[in-house]
Amino acid sequence: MECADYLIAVGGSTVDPMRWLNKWRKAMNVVWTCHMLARLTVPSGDILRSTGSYGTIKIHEDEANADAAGTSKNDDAAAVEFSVAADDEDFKGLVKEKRVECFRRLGNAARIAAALASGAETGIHGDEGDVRRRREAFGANTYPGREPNGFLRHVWNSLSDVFLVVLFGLKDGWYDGVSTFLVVFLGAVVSTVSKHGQAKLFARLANEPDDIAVTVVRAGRRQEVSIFDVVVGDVVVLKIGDVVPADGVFLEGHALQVDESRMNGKPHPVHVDAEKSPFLASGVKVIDGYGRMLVTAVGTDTACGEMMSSITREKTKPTPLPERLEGLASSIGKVGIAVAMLVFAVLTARHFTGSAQGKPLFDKQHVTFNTVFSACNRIYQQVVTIIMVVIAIPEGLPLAVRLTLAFSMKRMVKEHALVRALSACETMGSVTTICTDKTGTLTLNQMKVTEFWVGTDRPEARAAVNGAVVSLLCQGAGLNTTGSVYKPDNVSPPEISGSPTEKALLSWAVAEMGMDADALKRSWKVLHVEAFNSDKMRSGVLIRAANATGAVIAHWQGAAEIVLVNCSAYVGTDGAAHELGVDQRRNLEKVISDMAAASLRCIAFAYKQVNGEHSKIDDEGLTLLAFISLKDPCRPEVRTAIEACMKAGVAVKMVTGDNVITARAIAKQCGIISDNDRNGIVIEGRKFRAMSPEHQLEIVDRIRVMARSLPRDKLVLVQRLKQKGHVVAVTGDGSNDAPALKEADVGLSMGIQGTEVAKESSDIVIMNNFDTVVTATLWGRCVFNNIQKFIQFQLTGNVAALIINFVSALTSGNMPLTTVQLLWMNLIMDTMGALALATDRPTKALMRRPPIGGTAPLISNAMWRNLAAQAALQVAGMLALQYRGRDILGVRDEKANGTMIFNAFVLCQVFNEFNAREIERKNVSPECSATKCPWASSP
Ligand SMILES: Nc1ncnc2c1ncn2[C@@H]1O[C@H](COP(=O)(O)OP(=O)(O)OP(=O)(O)O)[C@@H](O)[C@H]1O
Ligand SMILES: [Ca+2]
Repeated sequence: MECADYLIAVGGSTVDPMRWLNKWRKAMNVVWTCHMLARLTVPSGDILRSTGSYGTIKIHEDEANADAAGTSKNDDAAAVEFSVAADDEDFKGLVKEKRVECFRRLGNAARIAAALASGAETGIHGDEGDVRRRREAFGANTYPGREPNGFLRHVWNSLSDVFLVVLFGLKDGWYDGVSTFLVVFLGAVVSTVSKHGQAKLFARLANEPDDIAVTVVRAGRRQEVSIFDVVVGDVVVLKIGDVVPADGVFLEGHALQVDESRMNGKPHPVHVDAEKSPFLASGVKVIDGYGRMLVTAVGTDTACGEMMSSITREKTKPTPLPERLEGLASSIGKVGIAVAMLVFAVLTARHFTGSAQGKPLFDKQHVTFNTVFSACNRIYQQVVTIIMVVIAIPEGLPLAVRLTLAFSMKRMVKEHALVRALSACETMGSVTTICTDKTGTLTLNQMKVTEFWVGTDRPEARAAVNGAVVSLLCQGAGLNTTGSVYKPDNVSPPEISGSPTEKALLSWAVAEMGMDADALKRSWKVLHVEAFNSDKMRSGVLIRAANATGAVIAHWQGAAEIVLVNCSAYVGTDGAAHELGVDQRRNLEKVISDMAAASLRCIAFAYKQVNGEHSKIDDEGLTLLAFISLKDPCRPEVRTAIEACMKAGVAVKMVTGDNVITARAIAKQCGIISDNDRNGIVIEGRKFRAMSPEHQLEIVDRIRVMARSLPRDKLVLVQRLKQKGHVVAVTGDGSNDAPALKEADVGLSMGIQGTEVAKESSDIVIMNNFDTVVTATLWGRCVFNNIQKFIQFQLTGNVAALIINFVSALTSGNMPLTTVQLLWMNLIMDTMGALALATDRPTKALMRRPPIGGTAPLISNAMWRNLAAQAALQVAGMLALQYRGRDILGVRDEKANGTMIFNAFVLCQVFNEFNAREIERKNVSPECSATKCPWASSP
């Protein structure tokens, strides 16, 4: 509205309806300013941070299926009788409340199993009807989840903004009001739909990693079922790294220890046994030993279920981007206030000195309240316009960040990277170092026995080895293990389960050594077990013969050089024991290192005849039985993926529990070390551990491979790297990787073969292969890049608008771009513009430049350059139209000229958007975008 009309309106007759309109207008200005000022003081990061809170637990379809199946319930209802009433409160709280008296009353775990129509050895029958009846009686192993915010809620959130803006728009009449409403409505729709879509996406993602495979025994056979299919009465097999899937009691096992810290905060591991503490609560982690448990409660009846249905599992790692955007927003705000104050001062001075538009705004002879007031109001309006232009920049950022994060996350999921923590999408882009373990991540974790050595001989077949040695080997392989061999009948091949290493050893023992697992179990009783873990790198067992001799033997198996240290003798193929002198030891070490150099993993078997039963498994003065080498091929895609990482300036380090020679051989195969890398070092965990923290810091950058590392070494390595300012990603699959995965900026676990503990400690679960780590990096970089594009786009447009209005306000007292026009433009920029830039795909160039790290400025030099050049051009153009519009276009009308300027300015923003797509390059047509395996073909 023109200044002259305004003055007439304010100074006109007392009954003029315009007066009312003016009052209305003033009120709205106040409301709007307050709204904007509130925005200024509330950092936009708060809005950003709250975007990920949708972690919930899934309601499994089975519940619905169970209901549907309820009609046929009566057909075979009599098939299983439970002697425990399903609604027995005492029984329900057995594990949850650790009811020892109830446990005693019911007898022992085996009696409870019988009451639940299950068996300690054979488990439940497990056919469809059986499982269904159990689910009907005791419930399913699912938790109701918290629904994400509904659609209407998002609509309401967006509407509060719309409301204010529309009211402000109405001041210039219905025409402007309606058009403003349309724009705002459009903006609200885009924002609502995107928010709702993301909420649904996050909810789905938060649920997906919950589906865990659990090993149960049903009808005597070990099998894997989904955690949601576990029912009361199931016998669950537990080993290191597993998470207890439901509440239950201990059936049998050895040295079983669990970590209950997640449930009750107790930091110490808890020993589980049949007498003193037989209870296993769902959600606790197995940290040592192995065993079997009987499930007594599932789903919401469990301790964990109760907790789960009341809380969300959101991971609240602070993310760097929103924090930095907050910084940007507040600096922009400061600039805005400074400019606004300057405008205020200059305009006030002009009005009082009377130089505005050649005539004084208020006549000194006729100073009335109205004239003063209208002058003030005008100054105020212009100041508000300035502030608005400035504030509009950070206003658009939250939506842009949300959009681009959700977009990248969706793409990552499509490329088989399940994102568990939203922040990981973004952090992945700044990663400077990746620490990866070897087995299962770089290699396939499909082990196969390739060599078999007895002493320094390599026998061709079993026949060439003395029978006593063979039977000792079978004892070691078959009893010193958490795996099992199940023979359905005499014709079909045995089903072998266990960790990949154990599976390979058991298959080999059955096929090559003629091991009969059932006969072994009958003729030997296991007295003590020391289960394998990554700290000790070996496992031991103490067994006693069931026959009259009652012989007691200790068996050890594990990393070859570690077992060899405790040996004082070795057997030859003829079965005779030889003393292990210095020379012989050297020869045996040579056998190990030769195998390792061929990138094989070497396992040693040793035993000792023991006199009488001991409470500990003797591990001194062992006799070496054999070496067995396992081949674990490299994943085929690893080499190109690692090359791509290096090209992208991301260092890759291998940290493994394996032998240093094997590790070096595999690292060479994967391209982690090369012949011309003079700077890199291969170090053993033992040496690294012995160094002072300062020394560790000194060499940490040069480490390429760390072998024979303990879980703690992996953790310390990550800590040191972080201290050096690296942004560290860790990839791993085993429970030995869990501490490092947690410590890392981004933890990536291998989905298919990884342990539950590893998955739980990670931010991203890789569902296929190592390639995906590179893809995740690419999409992570894309997030930052797209935000930068959006910032450049927004800043350019708004800085130009600011300068145009500022200059003309100072020179002529007029602002060519009005508040409503700018509002329009910013709404389009914030929604449509943001949508376009936020969903821009990454280009190959992203993987050819070094990582940005966590420290690079949000606005790069290239962005300043683009901004300055473009804004200068726009300002020059608009000011030319403003002052020379009549000459250039022949427009006579002042108002028409204003519209021309606005149109021209909008057109400039279209070019601005295109320019923003390529920040670094001068050619704005984007390079071909990278979608699938972009690194494979990059020059
Ligand atoms: N079940 C097992 N029984 C006996 N020894 C084993 C068993 N599994 C692994 N080992 C030995 O212990 C060593 C360490 O194993 P660990 O699981 O800690 O690491 P890894 O799987 O070899 O390596 P990474 O850390 O790269 O996954 C192995 O190199 C192997 O020699
Ligand atoms: Ca591993």
